[in-house]
Amino acid sequence: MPKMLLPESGVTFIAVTSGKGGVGKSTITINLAAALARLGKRVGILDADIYGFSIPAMMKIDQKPTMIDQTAIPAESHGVKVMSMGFFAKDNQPVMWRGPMLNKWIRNFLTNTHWGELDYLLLDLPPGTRDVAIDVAAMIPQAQEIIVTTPHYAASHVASRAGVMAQHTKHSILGVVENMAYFESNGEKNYLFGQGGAEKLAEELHSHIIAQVPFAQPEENTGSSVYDEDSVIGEVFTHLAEELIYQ
Ligand SMILES: Nc1ncnc2c1ncn2[C@@H]1O[C@H](COP(=O)(O)OP(=O)(O)OP(=O)(O)O)[C@@H](O)[C@H]1O
Repeated sequence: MPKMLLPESGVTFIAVTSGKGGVGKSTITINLAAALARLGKRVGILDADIYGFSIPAMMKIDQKPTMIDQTAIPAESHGVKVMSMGFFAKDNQPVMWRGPMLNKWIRNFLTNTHWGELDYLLLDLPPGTRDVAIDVAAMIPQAQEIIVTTPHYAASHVASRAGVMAQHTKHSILGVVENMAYFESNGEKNYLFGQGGAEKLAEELHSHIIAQVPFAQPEENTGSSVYDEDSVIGEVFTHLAEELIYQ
C-alpha cells in the first residue's frame, strides 16, 4: 500500500467530484488547494481526471515533473504540488486507456511521486461515477468528498448520483459546493442558473452547502484559473479552507 495511505501519514484526502462535466470541479479543486496553501498547509493535487485532465493548463504550469529514477518530483504552482496525466500525455492527446491501466496510473501517482510531507491531498475526479471514481473509492476509503454542482436543477439531479455513489462507497461527504451560484452586478445578485438545486442536493445527501461561489472573471489576464486572494472568489475559498482546517 502506498505509504501516504497509511493512517499515520496524517494526510487528509479530499476528493472533488461532480455528476456532470463543466460545472467547475477543477476550478474548485485548484482554488481550494491554493487557499489551503496560503493558510500555511502543505497541499498536493492529484489530477485524477485522467480522461479530461485540465489542472496543468488551469494553473499555467509549463514545466513537467522532474524524474529521478522511477520517482517524479511534482510540479508546483501557487504553493501546491501537482501531478497530472496531462504531464505525460503526448501533445494533449486524449487518454484512451481503461480499467486496470488507469488504476495502475493512479496507484503510481500516489506511490512513485515524491510528495514529501503533506497535510492535504486533493483529488480531482472525473465527472460521474465511472471506473476511476470507483478505483479511488476502493484505494482511498478514508477520502472525504466534496460534490460540486451548479444551482441548475438538472446539474444537481445528476450530481446526486455522484453523491449516492460516495455514500455507497462509504466516503464521507464534506459537503456540497454550489458553483456559478449567481452573478453580481451593481450590488444585485442575478441567479442565472436558477436557485435551489444545491440545497435540494444537500438535503438528499443529508449534507449541507459548504460554499457558494459566484460567477467571476479571473482578475488579471494571466490565463490562470486561480483567483486572487482578495477577489470575491478568493475570499470564498479562504473561508472554506479555514472551515476545513478548524472544523
Ligand atoms: N465561478 C466561476 N466563474 C466564472 N467561470 C467559471 C467559474 N467556475 C468555473 N468557471 C469556468 O467554467 C469552465 C469549466 O470549469 P472547470 O474546468 O473547472 O469545470 P469541470 O467541472 O472541472 O469541467 P470538466 O468536467 O470538463 O473537467 C472553465 O472555463 C472555468 O474557468
